[in-house]
Formats: sequence, C-alpha cells, structure tokens
Amino acid sequence: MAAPQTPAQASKKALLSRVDLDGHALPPSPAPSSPHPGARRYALATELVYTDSKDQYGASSIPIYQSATFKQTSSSGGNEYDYTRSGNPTRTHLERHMAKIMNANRALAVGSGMGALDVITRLLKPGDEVITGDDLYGGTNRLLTYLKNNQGVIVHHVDSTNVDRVKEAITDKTAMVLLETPTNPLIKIVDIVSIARISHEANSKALVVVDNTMLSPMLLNPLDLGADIVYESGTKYLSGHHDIMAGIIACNNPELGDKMYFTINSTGCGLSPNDSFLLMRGVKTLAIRMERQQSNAQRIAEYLEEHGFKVRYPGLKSHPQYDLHWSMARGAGAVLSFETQDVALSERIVEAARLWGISVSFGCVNSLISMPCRMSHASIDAKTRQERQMPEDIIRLCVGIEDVEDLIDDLRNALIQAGAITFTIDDIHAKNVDGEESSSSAA
Ligand SMILES: Cc1ncc(COP(=O)(O)O)c(C=O)c1O
Ligand SMILES: N[C@@H](CCSC[C@H](N)C(=O)O)C(=O)O
Repeated sequence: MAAPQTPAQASKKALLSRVDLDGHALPPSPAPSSPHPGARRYALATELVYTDSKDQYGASSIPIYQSATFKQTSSSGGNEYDYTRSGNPTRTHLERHMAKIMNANRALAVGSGMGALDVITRLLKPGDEVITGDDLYGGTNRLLTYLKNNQGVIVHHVDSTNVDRVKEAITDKTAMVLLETPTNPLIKIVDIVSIARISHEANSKALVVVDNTMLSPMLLNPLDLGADIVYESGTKYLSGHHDIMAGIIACNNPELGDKMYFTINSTGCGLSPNDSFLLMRGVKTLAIRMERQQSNAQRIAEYLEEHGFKVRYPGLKSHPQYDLHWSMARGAGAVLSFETQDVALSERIVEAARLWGISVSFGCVNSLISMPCRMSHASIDAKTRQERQMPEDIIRLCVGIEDVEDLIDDLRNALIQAGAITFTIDDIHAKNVDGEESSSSAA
C-alpha cells in the first residue's frame, strides 16, 4: 500500500493538477485547456468560453450538423461519422468541451438528466444492489423504483448524510452507490470523499455515481473527489435558460465510457445536434450566471432567516453541514428551501409571488418558486415522503439572475399577502407555525 501523502505533497499535487505539463493531458478536445504547451491550465471560467473547431469557414460557434446521415468515401464506410444516433460533429464538440470542464476523460451527451441516469443504470444487472439516499430527486426515486420492481435490482435507501449507514449497507453485491449533494429538496450534504473511499475499500467493483445537477461543474467536481461517474441534468445550470432538455455523463475510465456509449448508440438517446448547439452556447455563460445566482440566493436565504423562517441553504452558517459542504464545494449554489409549518400558508405564499414563477426545475436565469411535495417530488408517494421526513409545507426557491431587490420585494409582498409575516413601518414580523412571532427591523 502506498504511504499516505504529507500535506505538502497533497498541496503540490493539487497545484500541479491545474498545470498542463504535457501540453494537453485531457481528452481530445475542441481546444486545449491552454493554447500554450506547458502553460498553466486556464481557470474554469476561461475554459467554459474557450473553444475552437476545425470549421472550414472558421465559424466562431460550432455549426449545427442537422443531418441524420453522412456520406462515406468508400463502399466499406468507415468515416468518422455515418449516422447521428452513433455520432454527430456538433454533439462530439459539446462532449469534448464538457469532458474538459468536468475534468473527465470522457463525456457523453443525452436527451435529459433522467436519460443520463437510465444510461448509467443499464450498467446494472438483476441481483445487483444499489445504495442511495433517502432524500432524492423524485424522478431518480421513480427510476430506481422501476428497476427494483421490474429489473431485479435491489435498492437500499439509507441516510446518505451518515457515512456509517452507507458503510453498513455495502455488500459484495453492491454495484452502485448513487449520491446527490446537496439533496433535492432538503438540501442535505453528502460526504462524497468518505463515501467513495469506504465504498471502494469495501467493494472494489462498486461504482460511485454522483448527480451533480444542484451545483454544476462550476462549484463541484465529484470525479476529483473519488466518484467513478458524474452526471447532470443539462436542463438546469449547464444550459441555464430552460429552453432545452439535456443530460451529461462524465467518467475517467475509458472502458466505462465505452459501455455507456454502447447504450447510447443502441437506444438512440444521444442529444440532438440542435440541442447540443444550444447547450454548448448556454454553458459558456455558466460562470457569470452562477456567480449572480449564488449571490442573490445568499441574500434571499439571509432575508428569510432574519425573519424567523427555517431556511435550508449551505451558504448559511446555520446549515448543520456547513463545514462539510465547503470542504468539497466552491460555492453554495442557488437552490434553497424554507418551511412555514403550514401547508395552506405555503400554498398562499407560492401563489402570491409574481416575479417568482411557479415552476419545477432550477438553474435557469429566471427565479422559480415551488412546493416540491406537490410538484417535483409528487411521484414519491405521501407515505414514503412522510417516512423520509419531507415536510409537506416546504417551499423551494430556485434563484435566478434578476435584481435581488426586486426578488426580495416580490417575496416580501407574497409573504405579507399570504399572512406569513406582518409588516409595519418599523418592523417585519415572521409568523412562525407554532403561532410565535419573531421580529426584525424592516429591511
Ligand atoms: C437533482 C436532479 N437530477 C436529475 C434530474 C433530471 O433531469 P431532467 O429533468 O433533465 O431529466 C433533475 C430534475 O429533473 C434533478 O433535479
Ligand atoms: N413532472 C415532472 C416533474 C419534473 S421536476 C424537475 C426538476 N428536477 C425539479 O426538481 O424541479 C416529473 O414527473 O418528472
């Protein structure tokens, strides 16, 4: 066994990981990380926008190869592209760009986040065991339940915020450990580093898979933390405008990449050329969108907390796993939830909001408000929601890039109109569920 690294060795390694010593250690990409061989690797904000293509006219954005088939130069075929289900230049360009951004050897683009999870779970066979969390996106829960009921896959839902619970559940049949962090919608933090380590130690064949939709590669790189596969709903932050559905899968093991590509080619779920173009365009602004969305989310989380609501957001020091989150991530993201302890009150708040659109999804430039138990997580039955301690009154806010004062104004109006707070010239009083009132100076 290799000797453990000293802190000095670890920090040198971390430093060197951003240096592109051999000119281009990453996968074949539309552009090297840095155009200067041996130079420091560009920062992520630069990599997001820096791309190149071998377009014959020097087009500065990747052309949309809207073609199902590609003519071959010989009767035995064999050209790089033959049929868009198998491969398309616009999709390849996006995939290589995403691999670079996600620090991966291979990225694959498919038609939705759920499509990505479908491709990943096709690595499983009957009798395999999956360990996953007890606070999961509703669609993920639905697909896992389908696999359990129809494909002979055994699914264990455990409290994934407790590393020991995960450890206890690992057996020699564990084929996959599937994690989300922060969880959707309870914003619980999962220790990817420890879980990846104990999973691999206990069963070297277990694949650690992380759904990184809530943070995006801008804020978290699960592959760098020990995960084997990372996937994201490209419908959210990666594209950023709620105008496409997409999913991205990334990994560092070429064999795994080939297996998942095989499924994509076999089932035809690869991302269309047009949507690949839109995702490529959207991802270029990820850094500035995320920066603004996060700073707005932080202000809004503080506003709600100051007025007495129970707020779940890893940017708040009151988050019970604040330190764990910041040991892994570069930011808190822009999704938060809060409780009113009264379902009818929550409904009134959501319906009174105007600037905040009542909508599922997140990661868009527009701000959204929703009640997860009625909307995004309605596919989890009420009994299971109760067992998993999902508060029925929980309101989720997915913060966009609007002016933060406008967002706060609209939220304040909705809270007043719904009767969640009383507003006087000097004070704002938050009416807590138990009937108590807490007050703070008018904002
Ligand atoms: C955390 C998370 N993962 C995956 C998905 C699935 O993504 P998509 O809607 O693109 O299929 C969603 C939302 O839909 C999500 O919230
Ligand atoms: N009706 C949809 C709901 C999609 S929820 C989208 C997103 N992940 C979110 O958390 O808001 C379904 O049944 O999947």
